[in-house]
Amino acid sequence: MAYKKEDHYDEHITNPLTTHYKSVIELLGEDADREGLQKTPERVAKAMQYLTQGYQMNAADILNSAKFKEPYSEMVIVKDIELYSLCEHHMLPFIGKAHIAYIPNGYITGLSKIARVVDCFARRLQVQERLTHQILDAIQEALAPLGVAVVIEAKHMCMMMRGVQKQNSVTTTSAFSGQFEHNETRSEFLRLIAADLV
Ligand SMILES: Nc1nc2c(ncn2[C@@H]2O[C@H](COP(=O)(O)OP(=O)(O)OP(=O)(O)O)[C@@H](O)[C@H]2O)c(=O)[nH]1
Ligand SMILES: [Zn+2]
Repeated sequence: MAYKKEDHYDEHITNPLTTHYKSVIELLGEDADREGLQKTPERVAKAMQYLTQGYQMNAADILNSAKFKEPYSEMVIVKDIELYSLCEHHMLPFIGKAHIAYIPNGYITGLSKIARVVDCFARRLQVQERLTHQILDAIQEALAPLGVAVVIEAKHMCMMMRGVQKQNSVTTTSAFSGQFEHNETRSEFLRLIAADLV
């Protein structure tokens, strides 16, 4: 994402966020003025804007920016797209992979645009279930394909670093539309994302 280079941070957001994070550091019992922490509030303010930059993105614009007329009508699968999101309950990361497929109906999109749509919705405060559906809906609406499939596997830091403290649980969510609602097509997709082809 080329977006949010240093000079793209909005000072109207960065400045008050910096003030708030200084208070957070102090409330946590630290000396916000000690050398190592002096620039931390501003760094965190920028990091949080980076991690939530999906709010400034539009999935339809992303997909339509490279939409091509093409008669290919088999499944297109982009798998193992890494994703970094923040759970909306604790604002802690959840990290994983998305596997996405669609069956074109006259139009294809640039492959990178599929990954960008993942970022568009992942870089927000999220729950994994909604993230899964938002990706599906965006592709369905922009390309009107014969079907879309989205599977996301993720590990939630709020279940690992705190709370229930389970280090190995992985959450899988899925959403299917159109032809992927039929068992045969869905099974082909699931088989192909499980396969080690490259
Ligand atoms: N369904 C869903 N739940 C999530 C997701 N991310 C975090 N959670 C859960 O959100 C729930 C919030 O539950 P609460 O009981 O309100 O919060 P809590 O007291 O911090 O809960 P614990 O994590 O169990 O300590 C927890 O069960 C989290 O595991 C997500 O993407 N989807
Ligand atoms: Zn959480």
